Amino acid sequence: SHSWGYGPSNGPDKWVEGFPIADGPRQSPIDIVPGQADFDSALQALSLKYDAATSKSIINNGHTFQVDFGDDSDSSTLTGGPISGTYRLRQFHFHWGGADDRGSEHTIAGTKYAAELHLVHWNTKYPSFGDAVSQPDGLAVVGVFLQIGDDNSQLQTVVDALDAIKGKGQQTTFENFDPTVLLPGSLDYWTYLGSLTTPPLLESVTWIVLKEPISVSSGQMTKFRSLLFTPEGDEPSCMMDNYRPPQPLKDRKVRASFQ
Ligand SMILES: NS(=O)(=O)c1c(F)cccc1F
Ligand SMILES: [Zn+2]
Repeated sequence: SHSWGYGPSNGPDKWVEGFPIADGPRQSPIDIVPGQADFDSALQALSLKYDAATSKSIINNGHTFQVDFGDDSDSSTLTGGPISGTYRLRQFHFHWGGADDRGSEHTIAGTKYAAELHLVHWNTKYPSFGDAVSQPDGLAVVGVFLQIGDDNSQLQTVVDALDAIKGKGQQTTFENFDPTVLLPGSLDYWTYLGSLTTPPLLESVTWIVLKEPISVSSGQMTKFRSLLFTPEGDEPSCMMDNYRPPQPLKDRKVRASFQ
């Protein structure tokens, strides 16, 4: 059975065949319409406290590239915001387009950004990420939009590591990286209850989407697109357009932490 991907025969419109929850009540991403979001004064400020020593490796998993973190202690955590308790940073990864006019998963009143960063955290009320990922309050993902502009010098260390993980399954060490440097100046956010945006599409994510984008240059995006969906040695397929389009809001409200 061919596995899921982003092509015409295995892409987002086909995922429901193997993962019926694709048509579920709390799927992600969504189109966020600022005028329809409710300001909630009870929403707390986000508290993101990361320890660079927890970054371990960077891997091409055939769908994206991700930086994995050691999560056997509360060294890198998310607290505050819409969540209660403590969530631990597990990994971050990106979604991007084949051109600068598309690539983000969430959209803002129909506007697509060139890419979207996801910082994935799991609820420490559960024993592990693997347990949390199937719970309705199991994960909290912080989404950050990447807008085409100046080179992002903070992102360059990540971009420079991509040459070593060109093919699916390749990984290399990636230590002493604090993802705080990838955050914008403002931590204003929208939040709603959703899902993983890739199979198994589990409805376990509290989404926290930052209003302020960070910059990325066109040249840096070109390097993202030089990665391969395929293993070295296979017919090469460039890694791009690895985003799921917005899904129906259904019976959900989006809240804003700002007015
Ligand atoms: N895209 S996403 O952030 O929803 C996501 C996760 F949270 C966890 C695993 C894979 C994945 F893709
Ligand atoms: Zn993602």
